[in-house]
Amino acid sequence: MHLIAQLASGQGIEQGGWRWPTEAAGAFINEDIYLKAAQLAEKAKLDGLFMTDVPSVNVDLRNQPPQASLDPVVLMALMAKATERLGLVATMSTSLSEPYTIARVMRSLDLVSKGRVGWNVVTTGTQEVLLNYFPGVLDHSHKHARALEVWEAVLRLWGSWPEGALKLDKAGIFADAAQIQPINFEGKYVTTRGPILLPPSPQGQPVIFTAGGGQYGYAFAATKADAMYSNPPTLDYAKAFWRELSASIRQAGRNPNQFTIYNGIGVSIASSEQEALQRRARLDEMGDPASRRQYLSHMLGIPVAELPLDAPIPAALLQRARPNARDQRSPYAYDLAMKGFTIRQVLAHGPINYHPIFLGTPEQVADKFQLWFEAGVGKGFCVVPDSGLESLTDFVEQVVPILQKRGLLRTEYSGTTLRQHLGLPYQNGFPDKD
Ligand SMILES: Cc1cc2nc3c(=O)[nH]c(=O)nc-3n(C[C@H](O)[C@H](O)[C@H](O)COP(=O)(O)O)c2cc1C
Repeated sequence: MHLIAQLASGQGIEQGGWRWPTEAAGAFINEDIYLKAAQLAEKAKLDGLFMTDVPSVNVDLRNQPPQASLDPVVLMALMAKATERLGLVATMSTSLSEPYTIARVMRSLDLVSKGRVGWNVVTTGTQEVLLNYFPGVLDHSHKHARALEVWEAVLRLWGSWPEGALKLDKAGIFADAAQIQPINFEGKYVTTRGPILLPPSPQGQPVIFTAGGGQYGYAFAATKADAMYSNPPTLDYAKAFWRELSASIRQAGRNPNQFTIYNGIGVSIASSEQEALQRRARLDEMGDPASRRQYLSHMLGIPVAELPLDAPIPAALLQRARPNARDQRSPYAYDLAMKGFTIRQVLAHGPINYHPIFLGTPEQVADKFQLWFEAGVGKGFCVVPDSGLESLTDFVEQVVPILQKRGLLRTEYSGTTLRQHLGLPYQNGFPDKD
């Protein structure tokens, strides 16, 4: 099993996480929180720490911090010095940056971390983000056509300084300059002359991650990426998705065994299932409970927003409920309601969370990871704690040892680079040039 961890904007996945009494309220701008998270992830021998990036104010700042905060690359440069083996995966959008910027920044990070970096390639679906950078936005197919150009140009730039070209011979030969040549990349959307100004890292170049929905994102994952952060709403979806994606990877002439999919999972750990539910109910109250109740109504097709929170949904009303066919998480919400849970308890189970929620004792949470893993959802998971560093600590100290004892997780790193953690060979440059 492969695991990476994510801390969202320093405070975990729940909107109310920043209010949790024992978590740092200002975590989103506190680099020490991220550094501790990285050190914890390394202590647990995880593949890496993963950072998404959505640079805009897209939440209600009156009661929650921005979804993204400090720039991932800045944080990862710090993490590179605070850790030795941990992979560092930073998001840079192909819609927001030019290829030379991405190639240089990622190569710098890869060099200062001694080959532990992943570039998470995203195209950015959110209009507010795109408008922070440009006056207008590229239409959909153009955005993805640009993404392919940016990806190719970045890889060609990386390859423009081959392994071995750096000589550092104090007799007076710094590099074999004949090997370091311009690439003269001219696309429809981006151009870059090159060469890159930095040599490859011990792993050659960063591992290519992607996190995208839709047909274009899927095609990119199947044909270009080494790893993917995926957001399955249910176990059945995750199984079907990996079945299809691995077939598409094979069809593209690539090996699905060398591809790591990380299914995003939220975790809430306590000393009993009941306590985990109570913890989650409290976090719900600290977030935006009214909108959650509203959304539950939408999932069940009946108005529950104004009903008492601590009572089951009345049977007469429940008879009219139907899981919303447009949201695959709805059958879970429906099942919970039909079992007679109160509205508060239904919500606490997490049916309307962005990620499936594994909750309960450390054993129960470990069982859930094992169940999903053995069900065939691909190799890995991206773990997102509910409230922040404290809940990540619980995961690392209480759940990871169980998974290690069951032989599901590594107990030591065998390699030093992220490529080695993922079983990938050294690579520097665009594949057809290797
Ligand atoms: C699991 C997941 C994570 C994503 N993370 C990011 C991110 O960190 N930053 C970003 O700009 N876009 C992110 N996206 C958005 C995608 O890059 C993409 O824009 C989105 O899936 C919409 O697809 P479209 O671009 O074809 O409209 C993410 C998407 C998914 C499904």
